[in-house]
Amino acid sequence: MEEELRGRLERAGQPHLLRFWAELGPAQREALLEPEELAEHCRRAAQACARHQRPSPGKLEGRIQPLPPELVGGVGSGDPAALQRWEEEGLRQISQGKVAALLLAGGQGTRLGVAYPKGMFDVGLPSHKTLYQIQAERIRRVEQLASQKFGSPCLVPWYIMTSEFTLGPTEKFFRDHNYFHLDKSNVIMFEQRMLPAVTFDGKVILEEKGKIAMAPDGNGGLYRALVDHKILEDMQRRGVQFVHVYCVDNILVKMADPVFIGFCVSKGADCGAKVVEKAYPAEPVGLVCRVDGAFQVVEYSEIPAETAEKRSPDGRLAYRAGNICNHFFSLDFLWEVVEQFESQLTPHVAIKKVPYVDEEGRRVEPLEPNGIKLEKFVFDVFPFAKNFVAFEVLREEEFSPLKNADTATRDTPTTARRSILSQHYRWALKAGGRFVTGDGQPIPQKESFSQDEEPPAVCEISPLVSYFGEGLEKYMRGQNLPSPFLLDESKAEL
Ligand SMILES: CC(=O)N[C@H]1[C@@H](OP(=O)(O)O)O[C@H](CO)[C@@H](O)[C@@H]1O
Repeated sequence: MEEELRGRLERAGQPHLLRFWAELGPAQREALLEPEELAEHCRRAAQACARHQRPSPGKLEGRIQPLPPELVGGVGSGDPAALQRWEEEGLRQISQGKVAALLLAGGQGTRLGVAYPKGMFDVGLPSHKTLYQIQAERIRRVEQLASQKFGSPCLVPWYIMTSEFTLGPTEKFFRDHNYFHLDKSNVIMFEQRMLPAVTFDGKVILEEKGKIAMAPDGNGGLYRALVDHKILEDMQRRGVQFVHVYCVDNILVKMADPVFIGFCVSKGADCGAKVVEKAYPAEPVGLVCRVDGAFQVVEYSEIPAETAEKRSPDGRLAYRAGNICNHFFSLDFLWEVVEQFESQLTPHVAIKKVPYVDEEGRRVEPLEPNGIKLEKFVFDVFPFAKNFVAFEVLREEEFSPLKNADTATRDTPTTARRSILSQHYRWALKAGGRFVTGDGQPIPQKESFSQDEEPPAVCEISPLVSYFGEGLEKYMRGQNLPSPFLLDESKAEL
């Protein structure tokens, strides 16, 4: 057995995997038993890495174009009637049970520096709600809005893609919180695959004596996971036709956003992306654009600096459609992707520091990158769409991602907390409320303030009370509100 395996591993260029064989238990041995598959993976990784490292100035030059402005719809269209129409259309689709939300939550939160899933993070709001809770409550509220408007009870199934790292803790967290009062049968968790990390010369990395270093296959691993777990069949059974796919870290995400859904459905789109105007050339957001005429996202790690810095005559960035990882897919398109296109997705290379065991079996934390991880990206299916649309939204209303720990200046717990509190402060003023100090003195109002500024008063509104600022007048108009002010469902007597 060992001899046969040794032969196969040698032919696959991976004999080092047997170095500690004598010390391994049966389960660990079992995990090393697919040499041919490993070899194929290593070959692809080394090839992808060579492509990645080949100096390629001009690889995109002459092929990349910004999105044509006439193809970008959005909240800034200056047409409130259109926004209302789209919202109504979206709510209609939701009320008929045709819309699902799908969360990409398999990431490890390395940059944030926590050992648990990002969705469990508490950014320090007065309520101490976590990202998962905020999202669950937005789903409940949007279901309520749709069913009130169209008089039919409805629900938005919530699919959550996790990974080996996040499935266990996410399941437990939801159980411990009673699924945030969602019906458990409508919260569907499934797991994406993992892939081995590989050295630059194409050898699988051993993280422990009997354990290969593995990493999730990127958020584009979604498409294989949909097949592995028969998720599209599940959607079909439930009558879902449209799916809002988003990533876990944006605290302002509008779950199953009726405006976006309505826009995409009205345009007959099979695939759509929400974008914000990029704030500065090197901002780490993907660029929604066209390459060789096809709609595509060029990820921030792959945008040449000269493209990112190009300006249009009006001084704005020429390439400014920033991807906020909020996508629309029709179910028909997802079927096409999994049946015809998934195998054509080219993996991207991430060069990482991967802990390993050295020849003596001692664990080493490398100081320099030593390994390749291959990832697929969720947006790499855009070029296959027949009718792609982009929808531009306002950053301060819809995009504030939690990527880094508070030692960074951007995209941190502090900036996430501040952006949601600023939004709720603006909603309160718009609904006619005013904030006062403990001794009743008015707190001077501010209509606009920069993203680095704390709002003049602390106001948090539960998503169960308001999804996007609606329906607040009855609690706020003409009211003196203390700071901090927390409007939750008990105060609102829902
Ligand atoms: C593969 C992928 O989806 N990358 C997305 C995603 O980046 P991450 O750094 O992987 O979180 O979210 C960004 C928005 O927060 C978006 O701009 C980018 O294109």
